[in-house]
Amino acid sequence: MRQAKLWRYAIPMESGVLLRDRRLTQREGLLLLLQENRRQGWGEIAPLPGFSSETLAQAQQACLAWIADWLTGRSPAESALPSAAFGISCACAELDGVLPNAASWQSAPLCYGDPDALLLQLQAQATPCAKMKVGLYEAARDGMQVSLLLDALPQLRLRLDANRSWTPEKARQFVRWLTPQQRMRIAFIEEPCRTPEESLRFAADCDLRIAWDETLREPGFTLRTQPGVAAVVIKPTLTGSIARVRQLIADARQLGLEAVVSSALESSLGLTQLARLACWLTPQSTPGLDTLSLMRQQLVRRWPGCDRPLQEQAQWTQIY
Ligand SMILES: O=C(O)CCC(=O)C1=CC=C[C@@H](O)[C@@H]1C(=O)O
Ligand SMILES: [Mg+2]
Repeated sequence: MRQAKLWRYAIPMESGVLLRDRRLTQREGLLLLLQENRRQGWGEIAPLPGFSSETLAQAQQACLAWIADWLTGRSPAESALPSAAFGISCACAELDGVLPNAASWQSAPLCYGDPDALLLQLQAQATPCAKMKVGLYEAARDGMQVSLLLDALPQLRLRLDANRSWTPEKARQFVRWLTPQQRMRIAFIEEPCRTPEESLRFAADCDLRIAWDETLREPGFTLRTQPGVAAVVIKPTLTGSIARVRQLIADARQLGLEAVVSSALESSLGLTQLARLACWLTPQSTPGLDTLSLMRQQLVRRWPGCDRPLQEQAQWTQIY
């Protein structure tokens, strides 16, 4: 017999988490539990404000419609809403035992802010690959910081993420601080400029590799080889079902692009599932999942080594 439950959760964020200029005080989403013949599967549906095109209310409606259909014994079609499709597919994959338990727990540490603290942290962890946000401050300050960091840590390779914030001139100002050897240790810069065309020109002019994230979700965009593009950063909550993510990864591979599984600020439940997905589908690539420290609590499952408390079930609101 099939059974389903759906709850709404809200997790308080650490103060000062900014998402595209808006302050995120809590992360909200849905938890789906499917049960059949003593097996069960969990899924998290959490559209990310400012990034997802659907709202949480729309995702909730889509989940309720899917549940009603599933309970009648059918295999309902995938939701057209990426967050709903992804969370539902995780619950189904756990129920059917197709999402392996082995996980990529080593993700690329995400660095913002204080360069001294960052240096100590990366030294202590002997990290081979870290991700640093750029474009939030002066391009020259970013350039200087990246250069200092690469000099201080000779084994380090950096992924940078500008989130489309640089003008071509600012991007070039940044690069002036880096020697040709240092440029080679930048694995890629995610979305350096305001448009994909500017980013491609920047990559060609400065001999740097770039990666697509936002561009992947632009209407009409199709994956193809483009000079200077080395990787695609895939956020499953913004992309769709596991099947869709799997296809995107296969397409990227075929074109010789690295596929990096990345967080859309899911709770510890979603993040542990992403770590399993990454180990299964992109075993050669370090995933970008270092976002749990932005949250004050974990949900349903713990991330190994994270001592934040699990949120009590009494704090969830049951919807179904
Ligand atoms: O990709 C990673 O390493 C972590 C995820 C990450 O950087 C982001 C997740 C969600 C929203 C953004 O603030 C941010 C990004 O800009 O990609
Ligand atoms: Mg980004």
